[in-house]
Amino acid sequence: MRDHSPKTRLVLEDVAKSFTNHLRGGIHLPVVRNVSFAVDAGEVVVLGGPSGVGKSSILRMIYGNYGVEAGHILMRGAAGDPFADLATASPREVGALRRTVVGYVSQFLRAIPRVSALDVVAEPLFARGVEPATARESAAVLLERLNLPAALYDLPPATFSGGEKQRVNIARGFLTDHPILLLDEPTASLDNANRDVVCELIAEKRQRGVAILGIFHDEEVRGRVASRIVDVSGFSAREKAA
Ligand SMILES: Nc1ncnc2c1ncn2[C@@H]1O[C@H](COP(=O)(O)OP(=O)(O)OP(=O)(O)O)[C@@H](O)[C@H]1O
Repeated sequence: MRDHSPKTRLVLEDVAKSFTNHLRGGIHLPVVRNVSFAVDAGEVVVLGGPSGVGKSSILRMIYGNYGVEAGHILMRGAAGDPFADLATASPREVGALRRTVVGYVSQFLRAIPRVSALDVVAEPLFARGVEPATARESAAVLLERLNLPAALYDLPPATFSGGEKQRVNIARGFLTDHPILLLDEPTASLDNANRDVVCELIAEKRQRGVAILGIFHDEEVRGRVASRIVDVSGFSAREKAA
């Protein structure tokens, strides 16, 4: 392992990913290789590059949704902690890292039937043993900041609009205090007012020393939140068109 600053929370070392399509005669689709960068506490690193270059795949590997083909994904919650390598972690270790070290706001909310919006948001706090009334109160404060009408709190989000679902998803991801936070286009279906709220929430996390890695297609949002941009084109494993 290379040397890292005490502030470093997330390190990718020579990470590679390709997909094999077993339904189409085992076609091999290389996506990225030699992906190497680090994210420090208090930084917002934005993944850049054209559509299909592998930005979401990188986030999914870091969260353990996609297997890591080669290299290391090192993460730790605080300066003195040893790094855990997600690339070789067991499912149980991945579960523990997700509870305490790395949070993820995906593009789409996976709504659970019959569970109210308030409980969907509060659930990560329930899982940490926070008293239900206190967890729901914190969830309501965040939903109110995100302008979700109070009339919707007790309804399951399945029938909500795209922007309403996204705000429930953001509230769920931002409610906990994970030291590393992954954001996959959190502002994609939001209006200007709510985009501003998300930018503020990101700035607050950053101030508290969270290491943030995100994808933002919206140039304005990217300009407001990014402390650094990592261009994923530099790690593309595909042949360039002549
Ligand atoms: N589960 C999968 N199975 C097969 N191929 C996949 C899978 N996930 C991603 N890919 C392929 O990997 C490539 C990179 O996809 P990815 O979603 O990471 O790109 P991206 O840079 O995030 O794109 P966008 O900006 O359009 O969201 C694409 O060619 C995609 O088709």
